[in-house]
Amino acid sequence: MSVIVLEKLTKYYGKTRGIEDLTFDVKEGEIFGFIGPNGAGKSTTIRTLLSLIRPTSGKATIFGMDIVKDAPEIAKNVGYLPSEVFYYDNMKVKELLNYSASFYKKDCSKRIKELSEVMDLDLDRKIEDLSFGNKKKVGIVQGLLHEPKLILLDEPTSGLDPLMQKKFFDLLEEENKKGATVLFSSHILGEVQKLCHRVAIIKDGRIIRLDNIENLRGETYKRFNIETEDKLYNGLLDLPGVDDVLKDEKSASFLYKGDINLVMKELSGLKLKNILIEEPSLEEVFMHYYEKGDES
Ligand SMILES: Nc1ncnc2c1ncn2[C@@H]1O[C@H](COP(=O)(O)OP(=O)(O)OP(=O)(O)O)[C@@H](O)[C@H]1O
Repeated sequence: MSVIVLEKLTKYYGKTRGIEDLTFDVKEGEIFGFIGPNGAGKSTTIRTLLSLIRPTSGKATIFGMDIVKDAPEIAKNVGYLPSEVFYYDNMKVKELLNYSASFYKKDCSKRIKELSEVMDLDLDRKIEDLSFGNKKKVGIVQGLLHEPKLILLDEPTSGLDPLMQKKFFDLLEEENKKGATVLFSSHILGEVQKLCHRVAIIKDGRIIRLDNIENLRGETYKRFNIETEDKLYNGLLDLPGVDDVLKDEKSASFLYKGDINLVMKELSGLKLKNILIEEPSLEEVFMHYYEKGDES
């Protein structure tokens, strides 16, 4: 079953493109990554889904309900962490969290306590005394305190130190195991790689690739690193499927997609000192799509 379904969802800010014709779905129980560079449209997508801004055209549903018409009903079961959090400074952390909890018709006090302990957040501090990272933690607790069925996170780890990032990821995985679906935007590929089941790559407001992590990394490209006894000749690696070549006098590194025998035949003419064939990082896959901008 799909928790989120987008059908040609489009948002223009006046004449400025936010997102264009986004069509994809996020399935129940999935951790779905949404990656793209600054300005690609990640925040616009999430904010449109939450009905904080109105779509220009197209439609989307969450839990089978229309994101515009049924926004208040949808919000009951959605947790949201915006990329930047703003608060009333003169409140204490616990006052703010209790205030947030008052919007839901359930007792969230136990969960607030648990989450604050995991995230190492002092409930008695005043918001104005908190660092950026600690304010982010308040946002995390605020987004999760009502045990939402769907968690939407916009660049959630910016401002968190590595230890807190790890705790936060553990927390998300725990929520996911309990049944929550997660959509998570990021431009940090390593974290998407660690956590997500499927990933959509967004560029200039459009989805340019959507696949599971294994396919994105494994099936397509391999990175070859070779070292040779002799100098590399001109025209070596002039093969279809070879990309991103970095050549030195006696070494080369390149991405390859296609029949592995063809590239091995090309390399068999060389006196090799060393060869390493590895799966590319998601970063390399991403840069490839980002530069090419299509599915070639
Ligand atoms: N309130 C706004 N008014 C006008 N244009 C906007 C507004 N918000 C976003 N945009 C534009 O929409 C496009 C998508 O921006 P968006 O913030 O969704 O990207 P993003 O992928 O979240 O980027 P970032 O990682 O920088 O947050 C950009 O061209 C941006 O300038």
